[in-house]
Amino acid sequence: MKKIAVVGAGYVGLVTSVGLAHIGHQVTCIDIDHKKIDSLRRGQSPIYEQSLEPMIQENQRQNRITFTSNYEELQDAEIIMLAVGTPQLSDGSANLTFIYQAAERIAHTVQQPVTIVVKSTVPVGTCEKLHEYVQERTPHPVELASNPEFLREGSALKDFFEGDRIVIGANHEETSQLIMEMYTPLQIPIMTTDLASAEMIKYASNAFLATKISFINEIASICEKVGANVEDVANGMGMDQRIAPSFLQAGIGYGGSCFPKDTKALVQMAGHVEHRFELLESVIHVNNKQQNKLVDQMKERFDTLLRKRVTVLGLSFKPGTDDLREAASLVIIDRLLREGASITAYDPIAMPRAKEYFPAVTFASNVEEALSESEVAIIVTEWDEFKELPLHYYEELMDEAIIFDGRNCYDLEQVKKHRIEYYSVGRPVIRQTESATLT
Ligand SMILES: NC(=O)C1=CN([C@@H]2O[C@H](COP(=O)(O)OP(=O)(O)OC[C@H]3O[C@@H](n4cnc5c(N)ncnc54)[C@H](O)[C@@H]3O)[C@@H](O)[C@H]2O)C=CC1
Ligand SMILES: O=C(O)[C@H]1O[C@H](OP(=O)(O)OP(=O)(O)OC[C@H]2O[C@@H](n3ccc(=O)[nH]c3=O)[C@H](O)[C@@H]2O)[C@H](O)[C@@H](O)[C@@H]1O
Repeated sequence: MKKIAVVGAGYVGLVTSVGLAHIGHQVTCIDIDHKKIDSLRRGQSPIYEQSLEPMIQENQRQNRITFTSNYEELQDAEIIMLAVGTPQLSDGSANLTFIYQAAERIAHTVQQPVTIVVKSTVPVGTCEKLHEYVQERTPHPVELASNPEFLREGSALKDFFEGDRIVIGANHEETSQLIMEMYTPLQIPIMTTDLASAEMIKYASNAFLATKISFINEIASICEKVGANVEDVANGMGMDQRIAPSFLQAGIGYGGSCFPKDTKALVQMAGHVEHRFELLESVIHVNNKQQNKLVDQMKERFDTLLRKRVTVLGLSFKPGTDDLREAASLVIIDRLLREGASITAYDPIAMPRAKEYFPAVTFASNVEEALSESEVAIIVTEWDEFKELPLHYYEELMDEAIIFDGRNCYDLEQVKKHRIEYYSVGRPVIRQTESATLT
C-alpha cells in the first residue's frame, strides 16, 4: 500500500484515483474546483462514466480515498500523480499553465522526498523541464516520471484495470521501480523507457489512431463514388493481423478532448524541430472535412435548409460519455443553425451539458419526441438506444423518413425493408419507394 496524491479530478485524475484506491492504495485526490470536490465528497461523480460512481462510494466507505481542495493534504504522499488538463492554445500547441500552477503548489507543499508522476499528456521535453522547475523550488529531493494515460472515455475503468500496457518513463531505475510496484496488482504489461520516449509514445499512439480513422474515412468517400461498401472493406482489411480491425469505423470523424488537440500539438511539436508532419496535417484536414460532410449532403438533397425541421440524435463525442469537447455535434449544429434550420436534439446522457452549449436548440426528452414531425434526422453519436431503435419508428414518427446517419448504425438490408431514404458514410444511398418496400 502506498500513499498517493492525485492532482486533478477530471476524467483521468478521478479514474486514476478510484482505480489506485481500489487496488489497495491510500489516495488523496485534489482539485481546485470546489464544486467538483463537494460533489465527490457526497459520493457523486461530476462526470458520467460507467461504474465510476459506485466505485467512488465503495472506496470512500473503505476509507481508501478522500477528496480535497487543500494542497496541505498531499504533504505525506510518497507519489504525486499530475492529471490536470493540457488544453490547446490558439496555435494548436499544448497549454501547460495548469501543469506549472500545480507544480508550483506541489513544490511549496511537500515536506519529504517525493516522486511526481506526470499522467497528463505533455509535449516531449516537458517532464525534464518540470523536474528542474519543481526541484528549484523545494529543498526536498524530487524524482519525476512520465506515465502517460491511454484510457478511453466510456470504458475508462475497464481500461484502467485491463489496459494493454503501462508506459513508465524515468531517468532512474529506482523511480521506474517505484511506479511499477504501484501498478503490480493490475498485472498489465509494463514497458519502461526514458522520459522523452514515454511522452512521445502518448502522442504517437493518439496520432496513429487518428490516422487510421481519417484513412478509413477517405476510403469511405471513394467507396461512395465507386459503389463499394466501406464496412465490408474495413472488415476485410481488419482480418489482416498486421492491420487489425479496431479504429476502422468510418463516420463523421473523430472528436473528443484528445485526438483533435493531440494531433495538432504533435504537428506543432514537429514544427518546432523543423519537421513538417505532412501526413498528420492531412489527417486533421480530412477530419475537419468529415465533420461537415453530412450537412453538405443534406444541403445538396434539399437545396435549402432554411426552416427545415432537423432532429439531431446524439450530442456527445462518442457513446458512453457526457463529454462534448470537440464533438462533431458542435460543428454540425452550428452549421445547421447558420443554414437557418430549426433543430430538436436528443442525447440519452449529454443533454444537461449540451444545454449550456446550444441555447437555440430545442431538447426532446426522448427519441420519439425528438423524431415526431421531424423532416430529417441526423445521427451524430451511435448510442445503443439509436442502434436498437426499430426502423418503423422513423416511418411512423417523421413526416417523411429521411435519415443522414453519421455513424452507420443500421444494416442496409434492414433499411431496405422500410420506406426510408437513408444516407450513411461510405455505403450506397438507399431510396426506397413505397412500391419497392411492398414487393
Ligand atoms: N479525457 C481523457 O480521456 C484522457 C485525457 N488525457 C490527458 O489527461 C489530462 C487530463 O485530462 P482530463 O482528465 O480530460 O481533464 P479535465 O479537464 O477533465 O480535468 C482536469 C482537472 O484538473 C483540475 N485542475 C486544474 N488545475 C489544477 C490545479 N492547479 N490543482 C488541482 N487541480 C487542478 C481541473 O479543475 C479539472 O477538474 C490531459 O492532459 C489529457 O490530454 C489522457 C488520456 C485520456
Ligand atoms: O488521449 C486520450 O484522451 C484518449 O483518446 C482516445 O480515447 P477517447 O477520445 O476517449 O475515445 P475513442 O474511443 O478513441 O474515440 C475518439 C473519437 O474517434 C471516433 N472514432 C473512433 C474509432 C473509430 O473507428 N472511428 C471513429 O470515428 C469516435 O467516434 C470518437 O469521436 C484514445 O482511444 C485513448 O487511448 C486515449 O487515452
